Amino acid sequence: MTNKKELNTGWNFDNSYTNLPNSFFTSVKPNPVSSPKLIILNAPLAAELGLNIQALQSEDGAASLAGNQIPEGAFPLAQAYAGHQFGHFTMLGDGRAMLLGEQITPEGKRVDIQFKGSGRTPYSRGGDGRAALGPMLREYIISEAMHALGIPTTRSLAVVSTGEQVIREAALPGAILTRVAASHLRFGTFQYAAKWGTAEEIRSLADYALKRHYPDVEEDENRYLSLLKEVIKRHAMLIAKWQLAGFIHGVMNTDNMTISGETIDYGPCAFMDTYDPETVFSSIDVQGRYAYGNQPYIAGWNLARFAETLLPMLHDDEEKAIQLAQEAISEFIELYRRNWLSGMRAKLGLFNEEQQDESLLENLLSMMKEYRADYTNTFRALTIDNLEDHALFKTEEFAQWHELWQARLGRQDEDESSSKQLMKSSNPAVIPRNHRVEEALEAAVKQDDYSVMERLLGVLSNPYAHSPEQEEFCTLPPDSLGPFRTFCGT
Ligand SMILES: Nc1ncnc2c1ncn2[C@@H]1O[C@H](COP(=O)(O)OP(=O)(O)OP(=O)(O)O)[C@@H](O)[C@H]1O
Ligand SMILES: [Mg+2]
Repeated sequence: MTNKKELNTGWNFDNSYTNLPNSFFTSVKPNPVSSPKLIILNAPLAAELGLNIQALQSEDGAASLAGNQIPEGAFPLAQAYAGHQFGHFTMLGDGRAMLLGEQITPEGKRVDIQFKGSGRTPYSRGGDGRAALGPMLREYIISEAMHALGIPTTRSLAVVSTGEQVIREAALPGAILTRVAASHLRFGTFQYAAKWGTAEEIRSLADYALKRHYPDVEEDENRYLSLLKEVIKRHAMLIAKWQLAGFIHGVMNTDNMTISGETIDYGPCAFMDTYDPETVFSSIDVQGRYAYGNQPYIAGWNLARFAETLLPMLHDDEEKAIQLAQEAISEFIELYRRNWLSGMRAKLGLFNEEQQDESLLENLLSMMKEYRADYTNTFRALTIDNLEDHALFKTEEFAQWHELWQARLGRQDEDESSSKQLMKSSNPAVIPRNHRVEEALEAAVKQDDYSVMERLLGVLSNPYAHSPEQEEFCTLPPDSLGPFRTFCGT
């Protein structure tokens, strides 16, 4: 059903993904819901996309964001993909997500518009195709906070509640998230093609990815090797940004890694409070595979799985192909480490490089671990010169470190105020702390009170402001809450 006459929402679709071989997707229809209600609309993002905010806020707008009305030009489809989940390979695919189409923005950018929670698809396996309101709001809050922090990510355009319940451990209100992404190509999309597709199919997928995300290397002599190297580079940047911000993804399965280098799938993710590389946020991750400190190595492992899918295209000679892939993969950790170091220098106000910087950083981190210091607040305290709050700052060890740091700052040409400026723009005052996110979700889902979430979104939208109203969002979770708690299911 189309309703363009009544509702001029501004969708401007051009669906290139449908040009791929049929095996990559199945055409589907969102399953209409009983009473869609717009819960939140991301007005600045809507404007960027060229959408009509008022139209989306209308009753018909909510219906269209629930999939009850399909906008003209849309071509809803579920994407096929596979993936290594906790190390085990399996066939997956959009089981509760649907790609509505690719929006061409007024600036000529192409982005995917996808529903999450819009009903069953041929890839749903045993699942109900639905999502609960709490987790969709969680994805909205954290993905938008990531964007404001400057970390590449899928975005959240809107959440509508469906008026229907989804059954998890309990009955929960249902919702649909509209997600915006550079694309939804995953490492798992390539794994699917490599496992079950023809040589031609995997090649067409790789060519598509090159055209869409890496046009600068499309003409390279060995363009598939260039594709691999570019994806490696993007992830060396992405994972460094995660580590620098203290973000823990929680489920770094290969189906949750994008070819574009954007963060995707805000399931059991959270930001670390106390600095401890062993921090894990997913209750099902009993072995700590996806712990904070493991993330760079897991990214490397996932990249190797991606590289394997390209092997036949890297070189006619299999051994030579493996050698090329291994060389590329072996550079990942080094690239990552360089990005991380340069980010860490910025967090300490350092513009240039010195050999001993690495030990200066490592010493600080090991003291933070020993004294159970909060990751974000420690760097914030150094930034705003407020070294009173934590036991760490009262130790002799820290005093010695501080002296070394001050001396190091003195050995650069830039003055103190430039260093402070660099620190302010590198150390966020606020991050979406899990207890604050949970508090906002609880008020929203249980009391229908969205004011807590609105305030949280407000401070998170400008994390480097270091403004007085952000102060209260820097507090740590009460001990009684334990390290991680979520009430809202998936
Ligand atoms: N309620 C559900 N019904 C059907 N399929 C589901 C459901 N929940 C998850 N899946 C599917 O299970 C697989 C793994 O789930 P995972 O939690 O990684 O994905 P997700 O959170 O639904 O989505 P995404 O990665 O798109 O953000 C995916 O193929 C997903 O589509
Ligand atoms: Mg997923």
